[in-house]
Amino acid sequence: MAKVIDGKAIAAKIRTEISAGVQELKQKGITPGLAVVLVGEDPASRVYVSMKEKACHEAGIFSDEYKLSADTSEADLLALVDKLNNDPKIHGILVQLPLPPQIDTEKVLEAISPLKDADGFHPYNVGRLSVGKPLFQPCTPYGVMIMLQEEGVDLNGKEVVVIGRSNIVGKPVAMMCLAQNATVTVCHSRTRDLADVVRRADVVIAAVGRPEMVKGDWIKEGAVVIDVGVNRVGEKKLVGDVDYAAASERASAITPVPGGVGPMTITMLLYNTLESARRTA
Ligand SMILES: Nc1nc2c(c(=O)[nH]1)N[C@@H](CN(C=O)c1ccc(C(=O)N[C@@H](CCC(=O)O)C(=O)O)cc1)CN2
Repeated sequence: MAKVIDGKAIAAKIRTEISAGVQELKQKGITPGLAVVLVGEDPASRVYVSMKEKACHEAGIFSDEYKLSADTSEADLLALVDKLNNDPKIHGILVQLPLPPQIDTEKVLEAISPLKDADGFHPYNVGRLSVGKPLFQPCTPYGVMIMLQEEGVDLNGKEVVVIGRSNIVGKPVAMMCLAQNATVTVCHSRTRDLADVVRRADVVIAAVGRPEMVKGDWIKEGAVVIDVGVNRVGEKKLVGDVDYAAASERASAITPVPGGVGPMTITMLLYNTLESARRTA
């Protein structure tokens, strides 16, 4: 039976360290500040944004919240980003995704100053990550790497299979694993014999957004399974991208959903904001 990797516990430990770092910086007269921008009424996004605000509050980080209506124009959002880029109280800017269809997401992400890009989505920060000199690293993949580190998983020479090639998780986590000398395979909807590819993996990172798509018998005996999926099934139930019960029978360690990677995402956002404020000091 696999060990359960407790994301809540790892996140709590790191948040304690972040709070201490925030207090230290405050004594030097600098309060880390994060601007959180939400456009529209997407229920999941509203939940995530309030979780971010609460986490900032608990860590002692100043959070500046902007809740804009669903019909906000791209020009108005860009003007707000420009204002935040020039606000010295703000060290991190986050625009919650997804954005409504009238807004070009890439344009908005590129408008955020790369020096305040707490999400690490700006092409400058993507480029820094890909050349092995990261500045801001995207929060979910960064959280995955911290979890592996906390669990003592050494990626050197290991076979890592990433399922999903999104800009937010799949591609950056592949870069991060490569930087730790793993042999990385990135799979997607056109991958042939997906099950056989996954069976090779010492570490499986599932970030495909399809409920329980990864079956238990795809998992090599003793593999580590990181499930990034947060899929809502029915009214309330959350499940990951992996069939948790079946995969637990074969894996040596596995992240649950909820309570696995999810809590690390917001933790690394706080961390990125603190680091950005430290850089200004
Ligand atoms: N600008 C961004 N937008 C989005 C990001 C992001 O990193 N930056 N990621 C996701 C959503 N997300 C953060 O915004 C996020 C997802 C999940 C969790 C989380 O803690 N999940 C919990 C369950 C919470 C629940 O009950 O719904 C868990 O898995 O245990 C936090 C943040 C898309 N947009």
